[in-house]
Amino acid sequence: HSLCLLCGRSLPVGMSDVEPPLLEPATPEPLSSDLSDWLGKQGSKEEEVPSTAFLHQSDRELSSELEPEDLQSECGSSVPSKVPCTANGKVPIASDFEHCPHLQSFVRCGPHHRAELHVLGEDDIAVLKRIWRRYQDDLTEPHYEKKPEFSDRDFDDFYSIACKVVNAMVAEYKVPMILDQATISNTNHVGHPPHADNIQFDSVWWRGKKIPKQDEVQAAREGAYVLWRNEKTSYRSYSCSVSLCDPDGYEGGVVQFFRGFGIKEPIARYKCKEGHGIAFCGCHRNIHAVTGVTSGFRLVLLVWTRPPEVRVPESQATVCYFRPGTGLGVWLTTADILRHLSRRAGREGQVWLPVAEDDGVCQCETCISERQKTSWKARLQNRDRLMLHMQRVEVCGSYGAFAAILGDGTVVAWGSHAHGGDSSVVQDRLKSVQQIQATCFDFAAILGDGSVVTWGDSFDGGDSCSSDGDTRPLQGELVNVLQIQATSSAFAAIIGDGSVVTWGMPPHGGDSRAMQVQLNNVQHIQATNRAFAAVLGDGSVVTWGMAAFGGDSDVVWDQLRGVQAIQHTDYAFAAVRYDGSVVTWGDRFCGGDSSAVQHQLKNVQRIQATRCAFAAILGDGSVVTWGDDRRGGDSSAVQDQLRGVQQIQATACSFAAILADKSVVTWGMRLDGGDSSAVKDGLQNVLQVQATSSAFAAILCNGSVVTWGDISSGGDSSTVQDQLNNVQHIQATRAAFAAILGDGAVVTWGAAPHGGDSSAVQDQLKNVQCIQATRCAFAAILGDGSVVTWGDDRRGGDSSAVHDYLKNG
Ligand SMILES: O=C(O)CCC(=O)C(=O)O
Ligand SMILES: [Fe+2]
Repeated sequence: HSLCLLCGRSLPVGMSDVEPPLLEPATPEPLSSDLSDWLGKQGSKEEEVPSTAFLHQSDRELSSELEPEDLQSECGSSVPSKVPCTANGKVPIASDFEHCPHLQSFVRCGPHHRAELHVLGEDDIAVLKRIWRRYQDDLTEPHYEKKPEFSDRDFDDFYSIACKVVNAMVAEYKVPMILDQATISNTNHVGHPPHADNIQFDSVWWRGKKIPKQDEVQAAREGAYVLWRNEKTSYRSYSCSVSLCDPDGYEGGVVQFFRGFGIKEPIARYKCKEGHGIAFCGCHRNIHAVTGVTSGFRLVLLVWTRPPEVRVPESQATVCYFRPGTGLGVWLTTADILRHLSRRAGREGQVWLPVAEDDGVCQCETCISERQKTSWKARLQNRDRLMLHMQRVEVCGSYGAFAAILGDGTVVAWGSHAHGGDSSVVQDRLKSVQQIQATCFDFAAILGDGSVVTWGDSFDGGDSCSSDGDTRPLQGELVNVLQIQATSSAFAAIIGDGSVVTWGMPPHGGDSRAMQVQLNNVQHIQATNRAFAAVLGDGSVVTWGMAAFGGDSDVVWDQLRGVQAIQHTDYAFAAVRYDGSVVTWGDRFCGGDSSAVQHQLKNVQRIQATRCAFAAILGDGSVVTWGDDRRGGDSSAVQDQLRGVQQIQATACSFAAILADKSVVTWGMRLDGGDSSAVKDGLQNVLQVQATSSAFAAILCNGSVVTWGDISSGGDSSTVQDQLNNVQHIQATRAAFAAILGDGAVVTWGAAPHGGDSSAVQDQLKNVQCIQATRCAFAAILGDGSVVTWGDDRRGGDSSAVHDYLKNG
């Protein structure tokens, strides 16, 4: 007669005290050969589970059994009044430990086996890589807000390929499921520690006593009971990791599966061929890990499914999390899917929007931070409305002109003709435009068919070279273009086959002919003012353009291996490698020489830059800086305050770091924002920081704004301080700020010739959805799709010439 390992009570006769059959069906679930049959029966699925293994209990019964201390919610402080429901009124199915007061989690998977599926072909993989290159981001907070919006075509492509994987999973498991989320994700040197996808490890128990943390692993191995609890993603059912790369092209990156918690030796290892994936259920029967990638490049498509009728918790629908094991990624969130599908179905009005879930009283950390996010959720709703009203208006700015992609895919440009403000010569070719990129003087637009149209100072529409020696891409070279990057006066385009085409001022990056043989399998390109750096699929880097601006990387050639991301100042590059180290080159006084801090540059997570200095955030939340000492390269005065750094913003010559406690630490050129001592007391509860070239503006959690730095560049907002309430977003030109308030009005301050004075258009600035900026002018997009501009009239502030086009998106 034995005792329960969990609660210590006597067990009914016949119940084993070792290896409790947690959530294990006594007999395998029936598999129907006819899938449609199965799908039709999904409503009665629960009845098919043997009642000896699962105990159905009502909400009331279950909660009456639970003692308050056992019901520690995630908040830690509040006790939920009932067992949380994650699936349209379904309650968790308790395990057979009905005698036990501890809350058991439940799983919603059927068959638990792993299955290797051959799901994607070469074409699918090429499409996913294109999308990854186009939208990849580092998932810094706030994730969803910063996440780039998919074009309809890219959404369709991504969604249909993810659904292909789901279909293969349905065929394998014969369980109804739909796509919940997907991500195209790059794995870094850290990898993912052991975890399960829809359930979270809680604690280990032996005869009613919780095992201390340090003994958990040992105790679990010796048969103590492992308690799992609900994870935020508990509504999900199955996962699949599909390889998008040749497994011989990288070391590490092995998906391992373990028999149980704490067991070191995997029972299975997978390194799938390109297009093949490993599928598994999300419960504790599939504890898995991914080993770090030590060299080469690993890209996977991760797909998560949920049963069709499950309600997605609102807090999850926009989640696209940054995890230590992942590099750059692209997320297809539940919100993306719902939005695009309902738009397609012509149900714009019914588009799903996130709402605050908490009851407004809980004081736990999670709920408080959720409440602080409500302001960005409101912004999100605005953004959605914007999207729906006019599908899309994207504005891109050169030195002195704007170009806007309108909802119908055409483009209008305005501002200085010397900076691309007149697109009339190419107007009839500007259709189904996907992306615009600008140098100081010219624009280049990628069309839906992958071709490119350019206009501006250096392009008169003709095909010959202009007198100052510009190179033009040869007719026919610019096809299937994925992405364009620009220096101040040259463009570089990544072509679908992984090669690069450049044009513009030859010494500034416009001529890459010498590098052409090496420019294969290019993943992404970064630019300083006058040089380009391309990261290749094998993690190496190719550079061209002016040597003094980083165009020559020969001295670090042998170190440029395993590169996952590149950052730049105006004159130098810094490459972050998969092993967390950093390699720099370019102007040695502006960040190109990091030798003095090389030994500290370990486990680097992210890099931010002023025009002449770099700041790296390390894994432990500390910061290492180098480059021009007076312009941000020297942070020694504040080094001991730089702990728990979450984000860094930069003016031209100074940095501002937001810490975990939402305070701000600044350094660099004192008058340009490096000295925030005058506003120190007010700089608490900071949500976000924006910067002009020499001043900062911080939005606080309560919607007010604190500014510091050069007073002629926006550092002094005292004249408008009383209007700066409920601020949702701030945009900046070189020397002025514009804030959008919750009611859609706009408040501006800073240098008038740079947009600091909007009085001439103030009465039109109503229901503003977003604001874009060039160096000297702002463009506000209103809820009705019209655009209002102000600032330097010759450089984009005056849009009267194209007013008719801009009237309604
Ligand atoms: O990278 C992979 O293959 C799997 C990653 C993973 O387990 C996860 O994101 O949950
Ligand atoms: Fe996982």
